[in-house]
Amino acid sequence: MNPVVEAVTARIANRSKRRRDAYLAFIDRQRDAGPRRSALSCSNLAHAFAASGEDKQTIAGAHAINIGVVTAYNDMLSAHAPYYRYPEQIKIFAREVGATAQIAGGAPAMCDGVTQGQDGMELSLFSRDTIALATAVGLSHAMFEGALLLGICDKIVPGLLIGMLRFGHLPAILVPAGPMPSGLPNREKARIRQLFAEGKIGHDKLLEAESASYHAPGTCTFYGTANSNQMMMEVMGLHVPGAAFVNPGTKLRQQLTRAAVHRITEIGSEGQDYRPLAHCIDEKAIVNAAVGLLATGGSTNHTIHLPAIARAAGLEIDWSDFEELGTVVPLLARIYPNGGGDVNDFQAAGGMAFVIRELLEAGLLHQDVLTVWKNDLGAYAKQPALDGDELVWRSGATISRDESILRTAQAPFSLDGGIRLLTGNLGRCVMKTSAVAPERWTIEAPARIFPDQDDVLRAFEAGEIDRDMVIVVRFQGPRANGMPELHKLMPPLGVLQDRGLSIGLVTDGRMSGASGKVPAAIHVWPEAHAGGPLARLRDGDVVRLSADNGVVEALVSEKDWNDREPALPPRDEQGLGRELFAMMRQHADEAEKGASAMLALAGL
Ligand SMILES: O=C(O)[C@H](O)[C@@H](O)[C@H](O)[C@H](O)COP(=O)(O)O
Ligand code: SF4
Repeated sequence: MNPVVEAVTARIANRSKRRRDAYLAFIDRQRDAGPRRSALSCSNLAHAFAASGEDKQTIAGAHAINIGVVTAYNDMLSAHAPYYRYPEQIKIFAREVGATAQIAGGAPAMCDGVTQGQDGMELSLFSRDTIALATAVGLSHAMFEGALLLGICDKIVPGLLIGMLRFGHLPAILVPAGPMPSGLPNREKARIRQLFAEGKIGHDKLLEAESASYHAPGTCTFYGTANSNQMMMEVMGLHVPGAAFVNPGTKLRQQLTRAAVHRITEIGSEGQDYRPLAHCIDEKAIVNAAVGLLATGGSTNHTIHLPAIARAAGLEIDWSDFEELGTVVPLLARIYPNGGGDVNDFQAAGGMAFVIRELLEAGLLHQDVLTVWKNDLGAYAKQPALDGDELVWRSGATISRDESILRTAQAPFSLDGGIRLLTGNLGRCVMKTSAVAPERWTIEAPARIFPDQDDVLRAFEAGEIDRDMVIVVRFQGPRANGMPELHKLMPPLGVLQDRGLSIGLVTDGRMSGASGKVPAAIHVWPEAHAGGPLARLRDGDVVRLSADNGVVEALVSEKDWNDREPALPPRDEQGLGRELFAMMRQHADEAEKGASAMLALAGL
């Protein structure tokens, strides 16, 4: 085992000991004496199975596991559209092994692609905690001895896990649906976007390209937060092995779903192989998730979500842990925006089986984690396939089938992972380096301050930012406006960068997992709205952001700095339901802890 991975794991375990012990004691109490189906009254039970038809007797008899399904189905998200028929399939697969399944509840799912650049994006981060709350509402019926979680996209998997961890005495398996087939290549999409940003093509041509890229049911094929979720579920052992990137509507996909249904019936507290989620997600699984993120150039959003997931399990991970792991975890995968290929190309090149085998052999992943499958993480270094109708697992590719996408730990794309911690007089933040050319890892230029991304786009169109510059977009933190992604800035800032300008971005907001090539210091905290230093910054201040040296600073004298009055926050926006989320804004804690009012007020 790599000594740095060991040390970070031990540090997390030590830092978390009091909280983790309290969590595990809570879980034992829930298992031994918590609410359960057998403690429900006759009327509770009658209500619970009134509509269960052929399953009524089995549920009433309580001799077999009743599986609670929490589904985030909607057909707004291409990624979640395939879940439409999953409930009926899951019930059938459950009956095959004498069990039953009920839809415990639904969870909302926002498509960040639909809200990107729109006001609705201000609800995106808080939708994660809303999903956690919805998960708890569904499972609070106390009718279930195990759970299947149907969710794929950005905030949905983190939200489902956070909610499920509060029922961590139960086993749970994440059930993905897979990526859409590849359409217009992502780089061609990005090129056409930049042409539109430069006014060289019209709206019709742009819409044609976008529709050719996002064209079918299934997860979008760039390596953003949704596909980073799938990667994390594999390295945490929370999927049926290899389920992450098998396309929807295939026989293999259906057999993987069937395997998840059958498996959940085997790992409950009544079975011989009890694998409660609380024991699956320990410090080793959390470190595995961070290692997987660094090794694949995953979404920066997980520097916010993974701390929140960890907290729900009594664990504390911070950005210094990511930073230190990053010094020994090599970059093994280049998937758009970090490279040219997409997740379908990644899967064809060897996929997660290849990555996990490489990282296990390099001693960078903990193999001895309690997975939801039949043994340890070694099972996830194999790729699922069909032998006739039977699901089998074959050893993954021993060499990459495409070295432009996948490389070995001995000959990686870069020796360290793609996420850096930056600190300085502007606060603490992260920068994703895997999609940024190394010569652009340090930017030092005069700042131009904006209160939101639309003003940046207007300044770009007016030709006001056509020079070396650090764009600062502040009052974008969780307490300001829900910490939206500012991904719409990528095409114009990419145009300026391609003109040879030195361009950087500093914000207390987020970027999309699909954001790429412009150096961006993001998630800055303390945020401007909470009196953070960004509020003191002025147009023209020289700002330095450097992934090389790990700094984000304003080159302003301490006296000048301290003499300044902080800028006032823009007013709270109403509409699109944003006013309903005031409670989350008012109590959200910092990005490095997960930006969660729900967890903060729960004392987690
Ligand atoms: O974190 C993410 O991965 C993003 O939120 C992603 O889910 C979102 O959909 C992007 O906006 C897609 O990229 P485009 O907006 O470039 O299509
Ligand atoms: S990956 Fe992003 S854009 Fe695609 S369906 Fe999921 S949330 Fe929407």
